[in-house]
Amino acid sequence: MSTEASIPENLPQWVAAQRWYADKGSIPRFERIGGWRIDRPAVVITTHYLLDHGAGRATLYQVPLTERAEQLEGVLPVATIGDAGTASERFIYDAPADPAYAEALLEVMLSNSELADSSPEASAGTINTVSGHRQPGAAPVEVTGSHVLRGEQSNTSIIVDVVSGPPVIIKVFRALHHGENPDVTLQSAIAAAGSALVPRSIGAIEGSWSDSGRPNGRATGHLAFAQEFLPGVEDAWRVALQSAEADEDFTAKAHKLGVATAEVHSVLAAALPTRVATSADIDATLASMRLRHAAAEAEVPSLAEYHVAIEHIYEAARLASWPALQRIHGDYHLGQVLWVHGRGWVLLDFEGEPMRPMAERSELDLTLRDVAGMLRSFDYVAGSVAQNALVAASALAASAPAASASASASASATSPTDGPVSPAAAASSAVRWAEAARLAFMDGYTERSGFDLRAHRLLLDAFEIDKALYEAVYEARNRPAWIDIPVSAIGRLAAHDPASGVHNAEYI
Ligand SMILES: Nc1ncnc2c1ncn2[C@@H]1O[C@H](COP(=O)(O)OP(=O)(O)O)[C@@H](O)[C@H]1O
Ligand SMILES: O=P(O)(O)O[C@H]1O[C@H](CO)[C@@H](O[C@H]2O[C@H](CO)[C@@H](O)[C@H](O)[C@H]2O)[C@H](O)[C@H]1O
Repeated sequence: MSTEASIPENLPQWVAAQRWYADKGSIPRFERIGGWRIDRPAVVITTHYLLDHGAGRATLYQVPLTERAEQLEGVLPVATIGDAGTASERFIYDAPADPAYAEALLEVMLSNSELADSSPEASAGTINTVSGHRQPGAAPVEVTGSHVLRGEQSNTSIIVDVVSGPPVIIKVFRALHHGENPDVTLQSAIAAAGSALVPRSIGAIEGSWSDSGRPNGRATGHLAFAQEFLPGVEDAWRVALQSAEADEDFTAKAHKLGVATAEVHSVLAAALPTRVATSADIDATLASMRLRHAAAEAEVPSLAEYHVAIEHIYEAARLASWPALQRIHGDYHLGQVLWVHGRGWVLLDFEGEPMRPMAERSELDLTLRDVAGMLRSFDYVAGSVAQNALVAASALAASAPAASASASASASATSPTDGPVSPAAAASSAVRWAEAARLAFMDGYTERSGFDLRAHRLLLDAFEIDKALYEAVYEARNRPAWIDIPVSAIGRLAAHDPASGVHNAEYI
């Protein structure tokens, strides 16, 4: 990396091994289309915009690196350049692992700075501008250290410790897109409305780069977003899973989650555009559901069994009464919500479904999509508890083969409180747990929004099916062992076929 434009030779291999690299199994073929640079006394921070031509469709990645003459303690370099042991030797790091990067990003945001690219692409006429945006009311911070958040993330988050006040989390978006990133705009709008239902926003950075596919040849999009980090809290998926496994009552929390969800929808409707759903909107929504249905059937052939029932439900949805369209979360599930003691539920990650094109994720939509997402998530808890019980029972049977003959029918898992529980018993208690949680969530939502979910059950069914079809594809691609969870749900939902008359019955 002797000039700003060059990248370390082994960078494609390094990127291929990162969790955020979308085309698993392939090595990227990068074209550097620009970037920007910040110089600090002991470190040079260079952000590269790298277009990957290695996979089917070109994807633009943001790859920030730091270059140092001295090694960073406890951090493995991505590469070393120059002659080892001489004055020319330099260590190249993944910038999020280098505290100098986090500090520089916060400086750019909090001072509303404007930077310009000084790399060779810029002299060829492409000026990549970078601009920081401070959230009104955000105070200056003094950084004391930082580390990368570990976990299965599609972006890279850095936790930054500061001298006073709560830590900060900076999310560095890896795949870049033209246009607003809803994660930034929606959370900033909710925080600006004074709501504590999302973490306090601190600021964001936007960048521009060349894009021959756009009318003016330029694209502009979000590069990073900073907000208050809530330390020591668990996401709702873990809280709910523990509660279901212990067969504890979750209805009060689920009810509060319904209220919080309706509250966030109401803040979004007040702060951002809404519109009455026209017949063109309804047709477009159903057309996109049908496309998703066809794509899911192509990837998961066993879904064909439910084809006709799903079509009937979509047709009934078309004739139903539709509420107004507005901005929504878009990929709402228990993993996107934190339980914070003394504060209650806090919602995160408004970036929308990762498998949906970014431009679509900013379109106005039905709040029922989020409601359906969370209802599906309670069902996932039940499915996951049932699977865990089966796994535990087979492990037990494998470790005690002599007992296995009598144990297999009621193959036992061990309950933390009451001793052995059969997988069938664990599964049915988890189903009851999920049903109660779903009802409580719906009640909380209905009470706060005034929108009676049970009266719109048919429309909600269409959105639940749509989400479950998305999940079937997601699981087929990422976690085949989980695929039965959405597929069984599709079977149950398909049984609500209006042609079967079941809709007269009360169901959840
Ligand atoms: N402000 C925050 N406070 C505490 N934890 C957070 C915060 N933001 C994110 N997290 C944690 O990081 C995880 C991933 O964040 P998320 O926004 O979902 O990133 P991604 O889009 O990369 O999946 C969350 O599930 C949560 O556990
Ligand atoms: O969190 P992401 O934005 O990356 O969302 C994707 O991954 C989720 C899994 O982590 C996936 O969610 C599905 O599994 C969850 C349990 O792990 C469950 O709670 C959700 O209801 C279910 O949809 C999500 O669909 C996908 O977009």
